[in-house]
Amino acid sequence: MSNARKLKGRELFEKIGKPTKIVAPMVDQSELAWRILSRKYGATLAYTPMFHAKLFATSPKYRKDMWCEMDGDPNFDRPLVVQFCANDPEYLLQAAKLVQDKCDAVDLNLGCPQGIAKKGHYGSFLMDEWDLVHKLIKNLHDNLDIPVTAKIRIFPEKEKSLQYARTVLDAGAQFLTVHGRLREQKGQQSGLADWETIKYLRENLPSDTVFFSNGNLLYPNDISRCMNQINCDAVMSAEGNLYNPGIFNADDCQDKEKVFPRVDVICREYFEIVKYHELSSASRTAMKSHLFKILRPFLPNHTDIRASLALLNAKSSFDDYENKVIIPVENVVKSIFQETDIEEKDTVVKGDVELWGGSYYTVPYWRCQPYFRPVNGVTADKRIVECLKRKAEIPLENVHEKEIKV
Ligand SMILES: Cc1cc2nc3c(=O)[nH]c(=O)nc-3n(C[C@H](O)[C@H](O)[C@H](O)COP(=O)(O)O)c2cc1C
Repeated sequence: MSNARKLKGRELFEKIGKPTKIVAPMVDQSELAWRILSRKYGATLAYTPMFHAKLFATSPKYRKDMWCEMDGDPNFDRPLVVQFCANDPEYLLQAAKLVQDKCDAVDLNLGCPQGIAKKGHYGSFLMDEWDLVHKLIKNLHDNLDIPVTAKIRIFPEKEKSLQYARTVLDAGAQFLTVHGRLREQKGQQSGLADWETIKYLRENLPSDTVFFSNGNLLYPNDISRCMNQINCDAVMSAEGNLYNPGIFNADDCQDKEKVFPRVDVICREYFEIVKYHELSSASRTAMKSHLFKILRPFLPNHTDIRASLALLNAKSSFDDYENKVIIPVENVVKSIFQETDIEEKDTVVKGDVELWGGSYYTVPYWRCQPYFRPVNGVTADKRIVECLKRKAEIPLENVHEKEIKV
């Protein structure tokens, strides 16, 4: 197909329904079953996990583990962007051609900061090789039937981040996702995403750029806060979505069943989706990890179920998952809801507006909710305050106690 007939970013964005809420690419976590569940709860676009382009192009076994004929099905898995990591333009093109009929665009991962990406020479480790980045994208832009897109991290310098984003767009990327963290911000050092730099890029790139913002979404109403602040076309969520698929239900912020759904309901719905899409071995493999995340607030209160889940693995039968985890969770929550004071207990309390512009919520442990990852032993809420303190150059001890409580 010639480039003249290929959809440009804005046309593609409109064709797929102008999605504003995107499930991020997540290795072993944004597979078919999870995308189906997330769409049910309000996601309007989803990315596959990152696939290794060379392995995808050359190893039938790898491909079978990652991708099945149900992936990208027009009836239940679109719109869909398939993401690859790569450092060789030809392997990337070969891999992309294998999926171009089953998705709406192919994305290049330029953000992965893990050791494996350093060793494999891909992801954020291409941030120092702009020529190669350009070639990888351009080759897809010139030779693939469908558009190419890219997901980047930022540099410490705003101006350099802007030049980098321009390189990516000049090469032919039709959507640009900006994850507002540096390459060094990973694991314990993740810290906060920098919305200011994301906004700077948005303001200084051509106004018709289809631009997605990624990072710092904890609650559904952070979505509108982010869209208003950055003026992006859409927001992308990874961890927020994993711990609470209800995060995308931003239009129903008043309905706690949608915004903070019950863990028993989500576990059952998700489990039935995995069972129904048995062909997807990626979905099967990811199930244990998803259940641990959905149940994160719940399991410390029911350690017997935690122990049972810990003993299961990808080869355990569906019956085992159902009898040892899904049904016991349902039974516990059912008995909680038979308590006489349940109405009082089952309330979600919104905290005051914090320094960072949003509020924390107190959510009962039987409902899905965000997880605040500790950084060097400090939880995210305190981290936010510390970060703001540094910016404002006022001593931490002056921070009011209420401001650092979840
Ligand atoms: C479990 C997990 C797997 C991830 N895998 C990928 C991936 O395959 N490709 C990618 O570009 N980013 C990946 N990321 C990064 C996310 O897409 C996202 O950029 C990052 O988590 C920041 O978003 P968040 O603040 O909403 O979590 C992953 C993140 C998580 C938590």
